[in-house]
Amino acid sequence: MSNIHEGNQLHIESVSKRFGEKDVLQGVTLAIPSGQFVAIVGRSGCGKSTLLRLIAGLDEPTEGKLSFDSSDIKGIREDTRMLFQDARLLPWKKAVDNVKIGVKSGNVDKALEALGQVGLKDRAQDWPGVLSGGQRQRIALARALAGSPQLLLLDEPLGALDALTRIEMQQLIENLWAEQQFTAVLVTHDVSEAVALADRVILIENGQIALDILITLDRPRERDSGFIHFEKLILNRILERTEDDLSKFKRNSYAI
Ligand SMILES: Nc1ncnc2c1ncn2[C@@H]1O[C@H](COP(=O)(O)OP(=O)(O)OP(=O)(O)O)[C@@H](O)[C@H]1O
Repeated sequence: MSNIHEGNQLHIESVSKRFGEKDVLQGVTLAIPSGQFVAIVGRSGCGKSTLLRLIAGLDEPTEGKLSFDSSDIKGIREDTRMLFQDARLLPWKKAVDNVKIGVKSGNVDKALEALGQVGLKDRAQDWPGVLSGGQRQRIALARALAGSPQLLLLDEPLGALDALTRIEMQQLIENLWAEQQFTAVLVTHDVSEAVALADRVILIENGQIALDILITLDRPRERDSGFIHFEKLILNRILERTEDDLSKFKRNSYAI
């Protein structure tokens, strides 16, 4: 099963981002077809969130350009929604009213429909404060999807959830992506999560794309030998560098 179809492509062309003296991204070029589910992985601080913020239009590249659906990304777009690690619900608004924020027309039925899609229609009148972390994150997902986005950006949205809730959320996100056919870009530390969800995994290292692989596994994905093959492939690529660094560190220690 794949959502990939002709249409709104996300283009990232020779994008660099510098903060002061620090080159965080260096000449990143990437074309993401409409409907593809892409996961971005890499060590802490490698620039994953920076890239996602550029795609979201929350920041501008130092060099290069980004476009979606043939128009340049300059600022926040109506067709793009983002989920963060924390749900960012307004505590003074009930669940349904938080979701309504995401509905262009402000239509309450559309908000209730989105709540139904995440299995929380019966909690519509609850305040965020009485919901669990997983439920709050589902409300945030409903708010994002209530706007029928073409592009959904996910910045480690499941990072704070317990293991079981995390797996349930992964399945929910995968099902909604399959139904609604938006393009998804997920930043995650969890290689297993990347292999479970993505059509394609991008590894960022030293501000550049170090690996770009298609996960050619059927969906829904079982944690079988094929799954482990991809998981190992990506992890080994990340760990090679750790071993390199370690041997350099040892050599330096001897020199001292
Ligand atoms: N607004 C900013 N000003 C200065 N430096 C920044 C800014 N945003 C990010 N950085 C720096 O850019 C680098 C990459 O940050 P980024 O958050 O993109 O990494 P990341 O791969 O998402 O990390 P993590 O996995 O830990 O969330 C870091 O060194 C960070 O300190």
